[in-house]
Amino acid sequence: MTIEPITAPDVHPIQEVLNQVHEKYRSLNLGTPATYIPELAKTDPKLFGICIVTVDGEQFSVGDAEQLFTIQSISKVFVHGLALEDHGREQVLSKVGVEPTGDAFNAIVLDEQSKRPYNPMVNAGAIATTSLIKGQGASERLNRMLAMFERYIGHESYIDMPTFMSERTTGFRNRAMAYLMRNFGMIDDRIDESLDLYFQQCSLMVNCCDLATMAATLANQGKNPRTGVQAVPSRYVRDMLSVMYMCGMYNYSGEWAYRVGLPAKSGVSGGLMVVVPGRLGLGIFSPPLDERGNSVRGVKVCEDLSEQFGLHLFECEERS
Ligand SMILES: NC(=O)CC[C@H](N)C(=O)O
Repeated sequence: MTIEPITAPDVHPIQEVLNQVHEKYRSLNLGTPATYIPELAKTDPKLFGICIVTVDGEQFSVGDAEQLFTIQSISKVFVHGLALEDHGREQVLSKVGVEPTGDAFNAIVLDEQSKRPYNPMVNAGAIATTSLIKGQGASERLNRMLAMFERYIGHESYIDMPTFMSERTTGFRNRAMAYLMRNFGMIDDRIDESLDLYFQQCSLMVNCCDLATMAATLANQGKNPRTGVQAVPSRYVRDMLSVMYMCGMYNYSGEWAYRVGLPAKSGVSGGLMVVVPGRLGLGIFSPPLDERGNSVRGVKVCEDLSEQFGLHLFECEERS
């Protein structure tokens, strides 16, 4: 009888990298989960998942990759896409600017001259793009929004009622911004309906593999690489990615662009989504946030991966 030597099964190089970074940052215990939305304060700070989906549709994950959480601000990217699809580039630009702000995501501030919110990635701008979603009444608009998310995710998702109600009853700042924008004609009269839609989009449940698939769809010119469905017309992907690149990480966006050099969007529940155009999408979930509202482990993992693999968009190969 011959005994076969026991050899480790081949681990895909991407899987190996994910395992390594997960192990490296798992014990990093900095930051705290958001508490201003009562429902978010209940999350477990130890949860940590990472997922990569390539433009060929391959998926790799590590840690709590199945854990569901509310998408929060990451939804803003996709609703911006829907507003572009519904109204076109110039019409959207007339209501929401594309200038980065050095202010916090929930700052009550509009552009002094144009009275537009600064960009679609801060709360005021996101409420304005949400108000642009077409449809007859609240349920048609909500259904159009959910159908849009389903194209990116590749399956149905649902809205977490406790989080939605939590935001709906405590989101006075967002309500104040909406009324201010109504005053300047930046949003229409459906103020409460649009605010509900905004709170609902933020409460959509995803896991980090859903985020990676959504990011991979943007990396793949708007076509979901796992289902083959065109989630958004490809001509709008560049608009979505440029705004993400300049404004996606709140008031850390400049330093993020400088250090990591990739379009990304974070959310207060601890999600982070990164697009490597033409190559892959990355989704991370880790609830503890830094003082600007970005996931501490999420930022570390991305800085590490970008450096290790030269992912920065402006990285130049050394000429030999
Ligand atoms: N940064 C975020 O994720 C903010 C979204 C959150 N729902 C809010 O409106 O405050």
